[in-house]
Amino acid sequence: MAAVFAFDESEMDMDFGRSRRRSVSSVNSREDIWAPSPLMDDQPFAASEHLAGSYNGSNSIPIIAEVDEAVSEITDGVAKMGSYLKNQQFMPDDSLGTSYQVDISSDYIDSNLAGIADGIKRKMTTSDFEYIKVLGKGAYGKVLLVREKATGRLYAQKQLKKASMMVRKKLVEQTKTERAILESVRHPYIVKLFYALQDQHRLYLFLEYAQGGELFSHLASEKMLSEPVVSFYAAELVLALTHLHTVVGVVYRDLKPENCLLDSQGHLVLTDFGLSKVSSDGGECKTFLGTPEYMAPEILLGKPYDFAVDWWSLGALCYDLLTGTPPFTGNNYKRIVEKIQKTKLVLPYYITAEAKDFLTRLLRKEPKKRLGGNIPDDLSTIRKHRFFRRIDWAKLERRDPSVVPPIVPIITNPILAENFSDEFTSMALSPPGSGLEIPGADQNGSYSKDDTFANFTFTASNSFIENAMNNVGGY
Ligand SMILES: Nc1ncnc2c1ncn2[C@@H]1O[C@H](COP(=O)(O)OP(=O)(O)OP(=O)(O)O)[C@@H](O)[C@H]1O
Repeated sequence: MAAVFAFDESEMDMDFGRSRRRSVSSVNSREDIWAPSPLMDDQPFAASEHLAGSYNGSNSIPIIAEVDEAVSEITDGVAKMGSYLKNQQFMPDDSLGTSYQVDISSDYIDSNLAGIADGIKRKMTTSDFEYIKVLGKGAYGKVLLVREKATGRLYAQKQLKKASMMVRKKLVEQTKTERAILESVRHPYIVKLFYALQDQHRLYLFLEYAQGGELFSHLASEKMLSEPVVSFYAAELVLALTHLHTVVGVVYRDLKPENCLLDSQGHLVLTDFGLSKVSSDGGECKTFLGTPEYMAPEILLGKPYDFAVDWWSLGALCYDLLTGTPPFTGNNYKRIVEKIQKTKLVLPYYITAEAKDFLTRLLRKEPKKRLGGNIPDDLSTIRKHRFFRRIDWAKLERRDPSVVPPIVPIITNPILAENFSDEFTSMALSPPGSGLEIPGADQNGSYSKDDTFANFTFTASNSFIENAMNNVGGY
């Protein structure tokens, strides 16, 4: 095995009964994961990241982001949405090519000046936070539960190693783009970014702490979920995806149970916008860590794709939640890909006619025939589907307190992180050098002279953080 991934073997998949699935973009090249197939010959590998988009809206934060070459062939669907965005003046300026730019609006504080609302101007640094527990691990680093010393507020701090990212230049741009997407997205069912800091070795994203843990864990312990439960989380995902597609202009592309967290009340929090999804590009990797189980056939075929891929993934995710397994499985990547491309969908007898119809429409191999393949037209059809007959969309959309989620996490004390795997929460926060050190070398906030990560730093306004912490909007 000649693995050249930018993370340790020890950081790879762990066994939770259901094993976690890494995204396909964790793979170095198409050859790493595909045995030759006549169907796939000469097809470009399109496991690229999200289409760049822009967001404007009331907070006026346009993002001009790089569109990965591998998905530069934008299909009809995106073009259609593009014109929609253009009409709304949301369209990025294509002429800027690979540049990256975020305009900070009045809702955000320029640079990393925290406490400005209180008249105190100072730089936030990692030493403003204390480390409490490890919550989990991703491809490029760890996620820690941290507490802001001055306020006692809790955050999930995602750490990304700069060295891992520097191995591949494109990854740096992508990381910045992803950070910008997180910064601009404001939606009740999408994770919120509060701070982005850096020191010499790492980037740090301070995210909303999803106290309820992973939907993945609930699925793993229950094996499968009932239709009302699945339709509830699917509805919140419909709202999140609709926002990403129609307001932000982003194809999420990586929908799977592992990326669906729950907040303290049990509402869904869509997380992981691909920051830790791409491997270093050493070119020698023969190890496949990802799995395509939720990926649309057009992505796996290397075809240009659009927002419809997310609706396929929603279908695959709902199928998984309802039955305990994704719709197309196999012992290896090639087998799964073949099944996704060629095998007819088989629906178990015990799911309702409404669920069967919903899944069949989402899991159509031809994107144009897929429910969600024609947005924005399909969005109302999705909402009106009988699978969602119990959903009050207006209430769900405004996160009405009368809507009680079907899984209410048990939380006796948020700092105990009871809804996270012991595997992580019992880990000691080790001394420097052990790989899990508390950042200390650069606590004064000084960065390396290299300006690769210039403009990464970000601080949300105090009012936004406060509202979000109290669940009183700010979207
Ligand atoms: N905002 C958050 N709140 C609480 N826990 C989180 C949060 N974000 C991530 N985690 C925890 O940390 C784990 C790692 O998250 P991360 O987003 O880095 O990567 P991943 O999606 O699990 O892995 P990969 O990116 O390699 O697929 C998650 O599975 C989750 O348990």
